[in-house]
Amino acid sequence: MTFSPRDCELMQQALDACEQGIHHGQSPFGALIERDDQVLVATHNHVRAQSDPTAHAEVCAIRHACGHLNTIHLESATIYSTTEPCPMCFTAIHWARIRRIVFGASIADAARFGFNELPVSDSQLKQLGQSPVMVEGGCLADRAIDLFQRWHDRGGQPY
Ligand SMILES: Nc1nc2[nH]cnc2c(=O)[nH]1
Repeated sequence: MTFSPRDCELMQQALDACEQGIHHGQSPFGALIERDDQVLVATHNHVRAQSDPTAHAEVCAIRHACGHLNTIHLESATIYSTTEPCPMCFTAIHWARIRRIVFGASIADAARFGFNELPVSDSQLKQLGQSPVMVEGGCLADRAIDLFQRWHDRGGQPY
């Protein structure tokens, strides 16, 4: 799959948010939501910071964007996830009616670093649920995997 320069720029911002999270002792996941050429939010996983197993980067991004805009739907938005959204996050994306998912590393990559992932890909979920969301994977994946490695090398604990 090929990605536009804008996709790569926004994914890099999601990777920067991920890196900030790692710097603050969080797990190596970042997400950014864009709509109408505007970045609504760029954030990282807060599972450990908030002692909340559902505080994945994508869920945090959706909560922030919807809260800020006082809405429950983000119809024309794209979410950039440094790692493929897990089934919980895919479902949250569905509920938020986000139009498109762009991700970097895969769920299988996160599992290789010890995360207790359900081995179900977003394309499988899309097919199973007949979801209209567009799913495009592999954007700057090598950089996302690099961040997993750096997090691992500084003693990161998967969950
Ligand atoms: N995509 C994604 N996968 C995860 N697996 C564990 N935490 C996360 C997260 O925040 N985002």
